[in-house]
Amino acid sequence: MLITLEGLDGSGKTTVWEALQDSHPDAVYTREPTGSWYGEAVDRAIADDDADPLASLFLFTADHADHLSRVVRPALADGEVVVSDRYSDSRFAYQAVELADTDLKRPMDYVRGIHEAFSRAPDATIYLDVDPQTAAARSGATNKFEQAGYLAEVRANYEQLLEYEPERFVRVDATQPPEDVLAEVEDAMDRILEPR
Ligand SMILES: Nc1ncnc2c1ncn2[C@@H]1O[C@H](COP(=O)(O)OP(=O)(O)OP(=O)(O)O)[C@@H](O)[C@H]1O
Ligand SMILES: Cc1cn([C@H]2C[C@H](O)[C@@H](COP(=O)(O)O)O2)c(=O)[nH]c1=O
Repeated sequence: MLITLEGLDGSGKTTVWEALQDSHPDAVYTREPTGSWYGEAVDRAIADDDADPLASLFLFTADHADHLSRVVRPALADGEVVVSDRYSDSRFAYQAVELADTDLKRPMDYVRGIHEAFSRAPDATIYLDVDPQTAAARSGATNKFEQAGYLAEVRANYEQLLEYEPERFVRVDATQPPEDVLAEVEDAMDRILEPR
């Protein structure tokens, strides 16, 4: 079972992901970008305001391919529950905004199409929903993604993803106090992990 946490920068994914490690210690906890050298390349792309959008997409996607083969697929093959702080939806939502100024006609469809060929879709995704202003303030607005204007476009893309696959997503209001957000996420985890 693959469960992902998604949302804008500062929505509280990492806070929740860390708390879940206490309440669900048996799961495998992982994240994207990863700590591998592919992830380090991604960090450089994030820090570069002039990074080419298509080159960035492929760096993020290379990191995902390595994450899949090295961590996610082996854990799933062992019957583990995997909880990932960000996963493919982050690319669909964020890189589609970066690619909007290129010649690509439908950037999000393009990014989803690349993943279809090789990726493993999440079984469930907990979406921490927060407005772009709160997200930018919480994240510190330290890079090109953590800006309210950019995050407004990212949020619109997440909304589209929720519309495409309402059965996969669980929306949680992440403007609530951390303990209330966590309680809702715990409830969602219990429902997701309930024997079918
Ligand atoms: N529900 C909440 N209410 C208020 N502040 C919160 C809440 N959840 C997290 N925070 C705070 O917001 C900041 C960002 O939280 P966190 O790192 O968990 O977000 P994130 O979604 O993982 O961000 P990023 O994607 O940028 O890594 C932290 O200072 C954290 O303590
Ligand atoms: C996986 C992934 C991430 N991003 C963006 C989102 C954040 O601004 C940064 C780093 O993520 P973190 O959770 O703050 O550590 O990268 C992205 O644009 N595309 C992706 O696929």
